[in-house]
Amino acid sequence: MSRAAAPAATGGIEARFRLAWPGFALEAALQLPARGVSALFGQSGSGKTSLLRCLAGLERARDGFLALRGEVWQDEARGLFVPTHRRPLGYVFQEASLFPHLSVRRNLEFGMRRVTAAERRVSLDHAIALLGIEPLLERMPERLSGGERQRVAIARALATSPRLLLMDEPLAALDAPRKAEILPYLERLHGELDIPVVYVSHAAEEVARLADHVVLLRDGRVQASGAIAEVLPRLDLPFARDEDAFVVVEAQVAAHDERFALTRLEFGGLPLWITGLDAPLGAQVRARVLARDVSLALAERHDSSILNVLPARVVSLDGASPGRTLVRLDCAGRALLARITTRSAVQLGIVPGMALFAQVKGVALLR
Ligand SMILES: Nc1ncnc2c1ncn2[C@@H]1O[C@H](COP(=O)(O)OP(=O)(O)OP(=O)(O)O)[C@@H](O)[C@H]1O
Repeated sequence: MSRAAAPAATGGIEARFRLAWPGFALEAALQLPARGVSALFGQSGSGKTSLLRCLAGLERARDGFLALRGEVWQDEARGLFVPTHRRPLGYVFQEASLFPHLSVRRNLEFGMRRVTAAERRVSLDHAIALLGIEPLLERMPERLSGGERQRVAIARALATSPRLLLMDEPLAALDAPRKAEILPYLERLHGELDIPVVYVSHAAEEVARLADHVVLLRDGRVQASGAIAEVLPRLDLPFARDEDAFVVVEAQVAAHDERFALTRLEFGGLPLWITGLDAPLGAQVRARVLARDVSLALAERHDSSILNVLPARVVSLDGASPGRTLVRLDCAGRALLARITTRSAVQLGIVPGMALFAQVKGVALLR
């Protein structure tokens, strides 16, 4: 494989693709981090799968460029295009495509054969353990549930020791309980593997749990690309206008209050109480705060049942829908959203720059 150094390569993924089909054009220039999960998010037809296929080399953008951690896989300006089968990548589709005539173990071993010992980055045992599929090894694919099949497909992709893992809505074909069964495994990949994952989804909940970086696509163009904590609270993007708009808060477990079954998280030096967690002190967690669960007060009040009252500053406001105002807040350097009635916004005289208190009614743990 040709792996010349990229002229403008970053430590992560650098990609530029343009495709033009009748009725649809993809025009995307992206820089994604070298670690963690980058979610491609957008409505049906926005170009998520097309972009993923460009990353895989399944679509060849005429003047495309792609470099991963300094290795150039495509640079059409120099006539360079590494074909898909020579790219060290794993691709997981919506429907697991296992070989029906091979047992789970043989399916996994088939994946292993594609890499030499020197290129091995994930052992078969490690892939099996990460996806929890040890008990399934001797089964034939037809005797697996949808969720189990997908876990095997992910393990098989990992067993090829990819340098990049591409996942196209891997949970979309599963019902809610199967989804819930797989998500913890996907989260584990995140923590335990040093392989960047590009994950296509149109489910905000999945993105919130898994993604570190979000690319929002619209009509084939990148509308926003950035860390999840930066993209979700942007008032100019559709996330914030969603009925269930929320932000994610990365926090640390600071204390447990056993008497009241509560845990105190800390972010930016501020406390955030949450229902008691079974997590060690110092553990990093990700929590979700819904915009509709945040109300605003001009004075710090502790005469209500709300436990979390945080000092905040108003960054910006937006008329979300008739009668409602979205307020973006800065809380110790982190963004929170509050959705209040426009009447309250007017009565309280809320304007950018104002110091006030955010009363957070509910905090849910994501991971
Ligand atoms: N090979 C192709 N030739 C022509 N048009 C195509 C081709 N592949 C995709 N398209 C069109 O490109 C657009 C984007 O499709 P794509 O599958 O990338 O969107 P998506 O965001 O992944 O959608 P979904 O969430 O529904 O899977 C669509 O209008 C689709 O019809």
